[in-house]
Amino acid sequence: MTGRKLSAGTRLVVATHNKGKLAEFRDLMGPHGIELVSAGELGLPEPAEIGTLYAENAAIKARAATAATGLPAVADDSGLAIDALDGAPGLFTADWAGNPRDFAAAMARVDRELALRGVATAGARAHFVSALSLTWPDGEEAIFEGRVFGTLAWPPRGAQGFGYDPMFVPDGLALTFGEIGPEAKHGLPPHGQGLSHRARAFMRLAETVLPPLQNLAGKA
Ligand SMILES: O=c1nc[nH]c2c1ncn2[C@H]1C[C@H](O)[C@@H](COP(=O)(O)OP(=O)(O)OP(=O)(O)O)O1
Ligand SMILES: [Mg+2]
Repeated sequence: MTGRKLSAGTRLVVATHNKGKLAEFRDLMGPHGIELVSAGELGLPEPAEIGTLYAENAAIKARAATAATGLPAVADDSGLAIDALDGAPGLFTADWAGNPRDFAAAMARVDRELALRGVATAGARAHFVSALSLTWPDGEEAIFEGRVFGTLAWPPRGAQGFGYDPMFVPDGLALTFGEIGPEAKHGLPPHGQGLSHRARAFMRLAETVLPPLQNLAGKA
Protein backbone atom coordinates (compact mmCIF):
# COMPACT_ATOMS: atom_id res chain seq x y z
CA MET A 1 0.00 0.00 0.00
CA THR A 2 1.11 3.52 -0.72
CA GLY A 3 2.70 5.53 2.05
CA ARG A 4 1.88 8.71 0.17
CA LYS A 5 -0.42 11.39 1.60
CA LEU A 6 -2.33 14.28 0.11
CA SER A 7 -1.24 17.40 1.95
CA ALA A 8 -3.54 20.19 3.10
CA GLY A 9 -4.02 22.75 0.32
CA THR A 10 -3.55 20.15 -2.47
CA ARG A 11 -5.87 20.58 -5.45
CA LEU A 12 -7.75 17.37 -6.08
CA VAL A 13 -10.07 16.71 -9.00
CA VAL A 14 -13.33 14.98 -8.08
CA ALA A 15 -13.92 12.97 -11.23
CA THR A 16 -17.70 13.02 -11.26
CA HIS A 17 -20.50 14.67 -13.22
CA ASN A 18 -23.05 13.86 -10.50
CA LYS A 19 -23.90 16.94 -8.40
CA GLY A 20 -25.23 14.88 -5.51
CA LYS A 21 -21.99 12.95 -5.24
CA LEU A 22 -19.96 16.14 -5.55
CA ALA A 23 -21.86 17.70 -2.62
CA GLU A 24 -21.05 14.61 -0.55
CA PHE A 25 -17.34 14.79 -1.49
CA ARG A 26 -17.26 18.43 -0.39
CA ASP A 27 -18.82 17.48 2.97
CA LEU A 28 -16.42 14.59 3.47
CA MET A 29 -13.14 16.08 2.24
CA GLY A 30 -13.59 19.78 3.00
CA PRO A 31 -12.75 19.47 6.71
CA HIS A 32 -9.39 17.89 5.78
CA GLY A 33 -8.28 21.06 3.98
CA ILE A 34 -8.18 19.59 0.45
CA GLU A 35 -9.15 21.98 -2.36
CA LEU A 36 -11.68 20.24 -4.61
CA VAL A 37 -12.50 20.97 -8.23
CA SER A 38 -14.90 18.73 -10.11
CA ALA A 39 -14.60 17.17 -13.56
CA GLY A 40 -17.97 18.72 -14.37
CA GLU A 41 -16.75 22.22 -13.43
CA LEU A 42 -13.59 21.69 -15.52
CA GLY A 43 -15.65 20.61 -18.53
CA LEU A 44 -13.88 17.24 -18.72
CA PRO A 45 -15.60 14.55 -20.82
CA GLU A 46 -17.30 11.58 -19.14
CA PRO A 47 -15.25 8.45 -19.91
CA ALA A 48 -17.12 5.27 -20.90
CA GLU A 49 -17.60 3.10 -17.81
CA ILE A 50 -16.74 -0.21 -19.46
CA GLY A 51 -15.29 -2.04 -16.44
CA THR A 52 -16.82 -5.16 -14.93
CA LEU A 53 -16.17 -4.12 -11.32
CA TYR A 54 -16.95 -0.92 -9.42
CA ALA A 55 -13.22 -0.58 -8.70
CA GLU A 56 -12.38 -0.71 -12.42
CA ASN A 57 -14.92 1.96 -13.34
CA ALA A 58 -13.75 4.20 -10.51
CA ALA A 59 -10.16 3.84 -11.74
CA ILE A 60 -11.20 4.61 -15.34
CA LYS A 61 -12.83 7.87 -14.20
CA ALA A 62 -9.99 8.94 -11.89
CA ARG A 63 -7.24 8.11 -14.42
CA ALA A 64 -9.00 10.11 -17.15
CA ALA A 65 -9.21 13.16 -14.87
CA THR A 66 -5.56 12.91 -13.83
CA ALA A 67 -4.46 12.46 -17.45
CA ALA A 68 -6.44 15.53 -18.53
CA THR A 69 -5.31 17.84 -15.71
CA GLY A 70 -1.99 16.61 -14.34
CA LEU A 71 -3.60 16.72 -10.88
CA PRO A 72 -4.38 13.94 -8.44
CA ALA A 73 -8.00 12.81 -8.78
CA VAL A 74 -10.59 10.84 -6.86
CA ALA A 75 -13.57 9.08 -8.45
CA ASP A 76 -16.49 7.14 -7.01
CA ASP A 77 -18.21 4.28 -8.78
CA SER A 78 -21.24 3.06 -6.94
CA GLY A 79 -24.48 1.16 -7.25
CA LEU A 80 -27.44 -0.48 -5.59
CA ALA A 81 -27.60 -4.29 -5.46
CA ILE A 82 -30.99 -5.86 -4.74
CA ASP A 83 -30.89 -9.45 -3.48
CA ALA A 84 -34.17 -10.55 -5.10
CA LEU A 85 -32.94 -9.17 -8.46
CA ASP A 86 -29.69 -11.17 -8.23
CA GLY A 87 -27.73 -8.00 -7.53
CA ALA A 88 -29.33 -5.76 -10.20
CA PRO A 89 -29.15 -2.93 -11.04
CA GLY A 90 -25.57 -3.16 -9.67
CA LEU A 91 -23.06 -1.76 -12.16
CA PHE A 92 -26.04 -0.51 -14.22
CA THR A 93 -27.62 1.54 -11.42
CA ALA A 94 -27.05 4.86 -13.24
CA ASP A 95 -28.19 3.38 -16.59
CA TRP A 96 -31.60 2.50 -15.13
CA ALA A 97 -32.16 6.26 -14.74
CA GLY A 98 -31.72 6.79 -18.50
CA ASN A 99 -30.36 9.89 -20.21
CA PRO A 100 -31.03 12.51 -19.03
CA ARG A 101 -31.22 10.88 -15.60
CA ASP A 102 -34.70 10.30 -14.16
CA PHE A 103 -34.43 8.62 -10.77
CA ALA A 104 -38.19 8.56 -10.21
CA ALA A 105 -38.34 6.36 -13.32
CA ALA A 106 -35.37 4.29 -12.11
CA MET A 107 -37.05 3.64 -8.75
CA ALA A 108 -40.31 2.75 -10.51
CA ARG A 109 -38.37 0.21 -12.60
CA VAL A 110 -37.04 -1.40 -9.40
CA ASP A 111 -40.60 -1.73 -8.12
CA ARG A 112 -41.76 -3.20 -11.46
CA GLU A 113 -38.93 -5.73 -11.70
CA LEU A 114 -39.59 -6.93 -8.14
CA ALA A 115 -43.34 -7.21 -8.88
CA LEU A 116 -42.52 -9.40 -11.91
CA ARG A 117 -40.79 -11.77 -9.50
CA GLY A 118 -43.62 -11.62 -6.99
CA VAL A 119 -41.51 -9.81 -4.40
CA ALA A 120 -42.80 -6.86 -2.36
CA THR A 121 -40.54 -3.83 -2.77
CA ALA A 122 -41.05 -2.59 0.80
CA GLY A 123 -38.72 -4.66 2.94
CA ALA A 124 -36.68 -6.21 0.09
CA ARG A 125 -33.00 -6.63 1.05
CA ALA A 126 -30.47 -4.44 -0.76
CA HIS A 127 -27.07 -2.83 -0.35
CA PHE A 128 -25.18 0.12 -1.77
CA VAL A 129 -21.52 -0.23 -2.78
CA SER A 130 -18.97 2.55 -3.34
CA ALA A 131 -15.47 2.12 -4.77
CA LEU A 132 -13.23 5.18 -4.53
CA SER A 133 -10.16 5.38 -6.76
CA LEU A 134 -7.39 7.86 -6.07
CA THR A 135 -4.83 8.49 -8.82
CA TRP A 136 -1.61 10.54 -8.83
CA PRO A 137 0.06 12.06 -11.92
CA ASP A 138 2.99 9.64 -11.67
CA GLY A 139 0.65 6.65 -12.05
CA GLU A 140 0.39 5.62 -8.41
CA GLU A 141 -3.16 4.51 -7.51
CA ALA A 142 -5.13 3.39 -4.49
CA ILE A 143 -8.64 1.94 -4.12
CA PHE A 144 -11.03 2.01 -1.14
CA GLU A 145 -14.46 0.37 -0.80
CA GLY A 146 -17.47 0.69 1.45
CA ARG A 147 -20.95 -0.79 1.60
CA VAL A 148 -24.16 -0.36 3.56
CA PHE A 149 -26.89 -2.99 3.94
CA GLY A 150 -30.56 -2.28 4.36
CA THR A 151 -34.06 -2.67 2.94
CA LEU A 152 -36.09 -0.90 0.29
CA ALA A 153 -38.98 1.45 1.02
CA TRP A 154 -42.02 1.79 -1.23
CA PRO A 155 -43.26 4.32 -2.15
CA PRO A 156 -40.07 6.45 -2.03
CA ARG A 157 -39.86 8.90 0.89
CA GLY A 158 -37.85 12.10 1.45
CA ALA A 159 -36.50 14.85 -0.79
CA GLN A 160 -32.93 15.06 0.51
CA GLY A 161 -29.97 13.30 -1.06
CA PHE A 162 -29.94 12.05 -4.65
CA GLY A 163 -30.43 9.01 -6.83
CA TYR A 164 -32.14 6.10 -5.09
CA ASP A 165 -31.85 7.68 -1.60
CA PRO A 166 -35.66 7.97 -1.16
CA MET A 167 -36.09 4.19 -1.40
CA PHE A 168 -33.22 2.94 0.80
CA VAL A 169 -33.50 2.37 4.56
CA PRO A 170 -30.18 1.45 6.19
CA ASP A 171 -30.28 -1.31 8.79
CA GLY A 172 -30.79 0.13 12.27
CA LEU A 173 -32.87 3.11 11.11
CA ALA A 174 -36.53 3.51 10.13
CA LEU A 175 -36.02 6.45 7.77
CA THR A 176 -34.75 6.53 4.18
CA PHE A 177 -31.50 8.21 3.10
CA GLY A 178 -33.80 10.79 1.46
CA GLU A 179 -35.35 11.60 4.84
CA ILE A 180 -32.35 11.72 7.17
CA GLY A 181 -30.23 14.38 5.42
CA PRO A 182 -26.56 14.45 4.54
CA GLU A 183 -24.98 14.58 8.01
CA ALA A 184 -26.86 11.51 9.21
CA LYS A 185 -26.28 9.74 5.88
CA HIS A 186 -22.51 10.18 6.28
CA GLY A 187 -22.73 9.19 9.96
CA LEU A 188 -19.10 10.17 10.51
CA PRO A 189 -17.32 10.15 13.87
CA PRO A 190 -17.57 11.42 16.53
CA HIS A 191 -21.36 10.90 16.29
CA GLY A 192 -21.27 7.68 14.25
CA GLN A 193 -18.91 5.08 12.80
CA GLY A 194 -19.65 5.86 9.14
CA LEU A 195 -23.03 4.98 7.63
CA SER A 196 -23.32 5.34 3.86
CA HIS A 197 -21.28 3.22 1.48
CA ARG A 198 -19.48 6.39 0.31
CA ALA A 199 -18.73 7.64 3.85
CA ARG A 200 -17.39 4.19 4.79
CA ALA A 201 -15.12 4.07 1.73
CA PHE A 202 -14.09 7.67 2.43
CA MET A 203 -13.09 6.82 6.01
CA ARG A 204 -10.69 4.19 4.67
CA LEU A 205 -9.29 6.69 2.19
CA ALA A 206 -8.97 9.36 4.89
CA GLU A 207 -7.07 7.18 7.33
CA THR A 208 -4.66 6.16 4.54
CA VAL A 209 -3.99 9.32 2.54
CA LEU A 210 -5.56 12.47 4.06
CA PRO A 211 -4.02 14.87 6.55
CA PRO A 212 -5.75 14.68 9.93
CA LEU A 213 -8.85 16.79 10.56
CA GLN A 214 -8.00 20.34 11.43
CA ASN A 215 -9.04 20.92 15.02
CA LEU A 216 -11.99 23.27 15.26
CA ALA A 217 -11.86 26.02 17.88
CA GLY A 218 -13.25 24.75 21.16
CA LYS A 219 -12.91 21.09 20.20
CA ALA A 220 -9.83 19.13 21.11
O1 LIG B 1 -25.50 7.48 -2.13
C1 LIG B 1 -26.31 7.20 -3.05
N1 LIG B 1 -27.63 7.47 -2.92
C2 LIG B 1 -28.49 7.21 -3.89
N2 LIG B 1 -28.16 6.68 -5.08
C3 LIG B 1 -26.87 6.39 -5.26
C4 LIG B 1 -25.90 6.61 -4.27
N3 LIG B 1 -24.71 6.21 -4.73
C5 LIG B 1 -24.91 5.75 -5.94
N4 LIG B 1 -26.22 5.87 -6.28
C6 LIG B 1 -26.83 5.48 -7.55
C7 LIG B 1 -27.15 6.67 -8.39
C8 LIG B 1 -25.99 6.82 -9.31
O2 LIG B 1 -26.35 7.41 -10.56
C9 LIG B 1 -25.53 5.38 -9.49
C10 LIG B 1 -24.03 5.31 -9.57
O3 LIG B 1 -23.57 5.39 -10.90
P1 LIG B 1 -22.13 6.01 -11.16
O4 LIG B 1 -21.74 5.77 -12.55
O5 LIG B 1 -21.19 5.61 -10.08
O6 LIG B 1 -22.40 7.58 -10.94
P2 LIG B 1 -22.96 8.69 -11.92
O7 LIG B 1 -23.02 8.19 -13.32
O8 LIG B 1 -24.24 9.21 -11.35
O9 LIG B 1 -21.88 9.85 -11.79
P3 LIG B 1 -20.29 9.75 -12.20
O10 LIG B 1 -20.07 8.44 -12.89
O11 LIG B 1 -20.05 10.94 -13.06
O12 LIG B 1 -19.56 9.86 -10.88
O13 LIG B 1 -25.90 4.72 -8.29
MG1 LIG C 1 -21.35 7.18 -14.14
